[in-house]
Amino acid sequence: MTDPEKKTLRVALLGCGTVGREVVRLIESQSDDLTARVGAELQIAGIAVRRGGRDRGVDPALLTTDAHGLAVRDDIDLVVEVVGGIEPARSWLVDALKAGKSVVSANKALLAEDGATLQEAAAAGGADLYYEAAVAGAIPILRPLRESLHGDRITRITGIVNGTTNYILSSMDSTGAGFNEALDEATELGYAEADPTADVEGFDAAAKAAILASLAFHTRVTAADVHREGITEVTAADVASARAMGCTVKLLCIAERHTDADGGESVSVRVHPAMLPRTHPLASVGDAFNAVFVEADAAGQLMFYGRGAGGAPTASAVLGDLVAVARNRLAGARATPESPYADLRIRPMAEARTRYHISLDVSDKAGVLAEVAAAFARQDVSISTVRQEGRGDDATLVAVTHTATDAALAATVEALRELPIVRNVVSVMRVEGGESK
Ligand SMILES: NC(=O)C1=CN([C@@H]2O[C@H](COP(=O)(O)OP(=O)(O)OC[C@H]3O[C@@H](n4cnc5c(N)ncnc54)[C@H](O)[C@@H]3O)[C@@H](O)[C@H]2O)C=CC1
Ligand SMILES: N[C@@H](CC=O)C(=O)O
Ligand code: NA
Repeated sequence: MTDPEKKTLRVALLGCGTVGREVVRLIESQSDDLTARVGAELQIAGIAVRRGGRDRGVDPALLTTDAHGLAVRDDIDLVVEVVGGIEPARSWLVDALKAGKSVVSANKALLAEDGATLQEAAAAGGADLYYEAAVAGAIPILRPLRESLHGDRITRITGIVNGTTNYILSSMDSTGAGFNEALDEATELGYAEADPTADVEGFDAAAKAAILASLAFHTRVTAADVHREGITEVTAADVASARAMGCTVKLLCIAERHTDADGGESVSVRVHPAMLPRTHPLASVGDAFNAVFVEADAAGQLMFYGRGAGGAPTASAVLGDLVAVARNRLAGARATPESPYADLRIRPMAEARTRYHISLDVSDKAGVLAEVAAAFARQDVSISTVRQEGRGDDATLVAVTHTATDAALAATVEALRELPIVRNVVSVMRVEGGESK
C-alpha cells in the first residue's frame, strides 16, 4: 500500500496504442505541473504491450508483455487501462482493484458489460475506479453526472457519443463523401475502435449510452439493455431526404426516465440513426465532435460539447482521472461509490415514442395516397406531412408521422410492405426533436 511519506506514485500503463502513447506524452511533458497539482510525482513504472520489439517512442526498459503481472505488482499504486475489450482486461482490473490499486480506464465496452464486477472489486480493495475517458472522450460528462448534478433529477439525455460515425455522417452530409471513404479517414485519424464494426454498428455508442443512463438515473443499465441500430444502412438518399426536410442525420443515443401507468418509474435507452432538425442544438455538432444534451428538473437544459475521440483528447480525460485518484490516494480517501439504488425497470423499444420518416416507391395509380394513408390509420399512426418526389413510375412518396409508439410504427411499415401498390419501402428512419412526446 502507499507509503504516506512517499512523494512518488507509481503508475502501471496497460496498452500503448493511440490513447496510451498520448498518456505517456502528457505525463512526461507536464511532469512538474502534475507533481504540483497532485502533491507527488506520477512516475510511469511499467507499460504493458501486446508484443515487444516495436519502437513506440517510450523507454524500452519500461515495456512488458505481462499486463497482469504489472497491474498487481507490489510497487504499483495506480493502474491506467487503455487496451479495450472485455477479457483479459476485466481480470487484470479486478485483481488490481482487489489488491488496492486505483484504476483509471477508458474501456467503455467493459464498463457497460460488467461495471458491477469492477465496482465490487474496487469496494473490496478500498480503491477508486474512474473512467471519464470512456464516454465522450475529453468532454467532462461522467464527473458532472456523478457529482455536480447529484442534487437534481435527470429526466433525459440525448447525445452524439461516437466520433467515428459522426465524422462519417457529417462528411456524407457536407461533402457528399461515400461511407467507406469517410470510415477510412476516421480510422486514419485515430477515432475508430480496433474493430470499427463497434463504431458503425452502434455497439460503441450503446456502451456509452448504458454508462450514461446508469449514472444519470442511479440504476444499472448494461449494453444488452440498450436498443441498438448502427449507420451501415444510412444511404446518400436518406441524407438528401433529410436535407430536403431541413434535417440532418445523426447517430443519437437517447436515455429517458418514464413514469409508468402504475406510478413507478422505468428507463429506456436506445441508439439509432435519426433525422434531426437543423435548428436542434445537436444538429450542428460536426466532424468527430461529440455532444451530450442533459435535461434535469431543476437545472433545465445543459449541453456538453467537445472532442469525443482521438488520442490526445482521450488522454486529457485519462489524466484528469489520474490526478483525481492520485490525490485521493495521498489523502487516504476514496471517491463516493456509485449506488444504483433506484433499480429501475428497462422499457422495451416497442414502448418508445418516436416519429418516422418513410420513403415509398409506389405505383403511379389513382388512389395510392388513400391506400397508404389507410395503412397508417389502421395502426392509429397519424401522418404529419406527405410529399411526392418525382413523377409517374419514378414517383416516391415521403411521409413523416406524428409521435407514436415504436411498435405501432413498425407494424405500419410491415403493413406498407404488404400493399401491392407499394413497390419498395425505400427507407425508414426515426425523426427526433421538434415535437413533444
Ligand atoms: N481512440 C479513441 O479515440 C478512444 C479510445 N477509447 C478507448 O481506449 C482504449 C484504447 O483505445 P486505442 O488506444 O484507440 O486503441 P489501440 O488499438 O490504438 O490501442 C490498444 C493497445 O492495446 C494493446 N494491447 C492489446 N492487447 C494487449 C495485451 N494483452 N497486453 C498489452 N497490451 C495489449 C494493443 O497492442 C494496442 O497497442 C479502448 O478501450 C478504447 O475503446 C476511449 C475513448 C476514445
Ligand atoms: N471509437 C470511438 C472512440 C471514442 O470513444 C469513437 O469513434 O467515438
Ligand atoms: Na468524457
